[in-house]
Amino acid sequence: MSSQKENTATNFYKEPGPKLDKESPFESMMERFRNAAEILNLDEGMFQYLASPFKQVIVSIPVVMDDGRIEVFEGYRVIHDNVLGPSKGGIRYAPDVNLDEVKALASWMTWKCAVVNVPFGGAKGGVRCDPKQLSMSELERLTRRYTANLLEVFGPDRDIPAPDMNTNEQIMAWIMDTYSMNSLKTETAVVTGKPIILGGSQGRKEATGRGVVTVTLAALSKIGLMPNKATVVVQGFGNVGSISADLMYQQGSRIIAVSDISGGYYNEKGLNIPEMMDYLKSNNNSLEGYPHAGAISNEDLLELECDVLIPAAKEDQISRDNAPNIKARIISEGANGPVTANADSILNDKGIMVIPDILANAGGVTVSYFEWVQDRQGYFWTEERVNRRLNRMMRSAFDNTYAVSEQYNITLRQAAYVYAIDRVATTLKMRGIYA
Ligand SMILES: NC(=O)C1=CN([C@@H]2O[C@H](COP(=O)(O)OP(=O)(O)OC[C@H]3O[C@@H](n4cnc5c(N)ncnc54)[C@H](OP(=O)(O)O)[C@@H]3O)[C@@H](O)[C@H]2O)C=CC1
Ligand SMILES: O=C(O)CCC(=O)C(=O)O
Repeated sequence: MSSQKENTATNFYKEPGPKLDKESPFESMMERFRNAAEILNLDEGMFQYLASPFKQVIVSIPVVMDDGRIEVFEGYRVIHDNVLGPSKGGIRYAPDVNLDEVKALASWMTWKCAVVNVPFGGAKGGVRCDPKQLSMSELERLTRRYTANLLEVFGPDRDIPAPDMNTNEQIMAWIMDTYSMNSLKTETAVVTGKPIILGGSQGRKEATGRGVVTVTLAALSKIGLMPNKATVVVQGFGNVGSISADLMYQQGSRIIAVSDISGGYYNEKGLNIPEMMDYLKSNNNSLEGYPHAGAISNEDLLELECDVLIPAAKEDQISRDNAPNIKARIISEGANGPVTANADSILNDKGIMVIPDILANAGGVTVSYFEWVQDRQGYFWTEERVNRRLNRMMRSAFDNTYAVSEQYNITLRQAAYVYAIDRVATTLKMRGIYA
């Protein structure tokens, strides 16, 4: 790596520049990428190569609805890069998902895999739909058609999807089955996050939250605070948020607020997270009506005084508008892109330690890598082995990032990008694609 002092930045890093008034996730990603490229003194060709996604596919997905109508949905799969290995990344179903968002998420996957040293490139997919309005059979037809339209993109050695927002084990099972039907053999390794009975890994469901907690504990020890003395706020109570909250609760932390789309739930004395998880299951996956907490809006929840804030819902939750009001000491980004680039310096000036998404939520892809390895070997590990290896890899990724941040005197986010981009660029040069 070259040092910041040697940097002879030219203005191509600055082009076209973020539109700071209203940032899109892709602009936020690019702003951080430019900044790290400048620190690394990356040359222009390499910069352009790594800035542009390798492949962007848009598919049209006709689905016969239960009432006989045909509805056509739009789906995306963006492969940002496959330098370190086959591309990897989740699929999200949401009414507002779009190509710009999927491009940002795909790039983040590239940097994330490099930060935790797993041999994958980055990809992401999405289908523009409201899964809450679809029946199970409509969801299955949509998923199978989306997969069929991407048969030439997916593959255990090419591009391997996984769950993300509003997708789950069942959807991964349908993807695996559709791909296998078309390959005339069972291909478990084409997708991760599958049910365990179909070749899924022990611990994958909990892996992202577990990874969030591993790096949060490492950060707490850096500021000299015991987990059982820490107060925690979690935005989002889905896969990542609920597991993060539960594991911090098990560490003895006081979880003072959590939220889902129905709103925020607050109790200064501490919420009973296991009870809330049971409530969620019994209440159609919603916290709505949970009786043992006061109400708080999702906006106010982010601004609560606490030691650890875990945004685990969606992008762009902390921007320059509310960043000045954030009072957490540590932000551990369970979600992808919850903080916009124009909030970074505000949070840094306030002395808040931000553990960036590409590090904090990398536990999911790490155990996805374990799942892919197990599927290819046909030999399955115990949960204890999965969790032990996950903790080791997350801890080592945190320590590497922390060391780079000290070496360059930069934030953890800048350090994670510098580490990741340097790794991908060095691999690219060695492969010679760049020659
Ligand atoms: N699953 C994984 O392995 C990984 C996920 N991530 C990222 O983590 C984030 C969450 O993903 P995941 O947990 O899988 O998704 P889920 O769909 O399981 O959960 C999302 C949660 O966020 C809530 N939510 C949605 N919008 C809002 C809002 N405006 N305010 C408050 N809460 C909201 C949802 O509420 P409701 O259920 O009521 O709609 C739900 O509780 C995403 O950014 C994803 O990309 C990152 C790495 C891996
Ligand atoms: O598990 C994976 O392969 C990817 C998970 C994911 O989409 C993410 O980390 O954002």
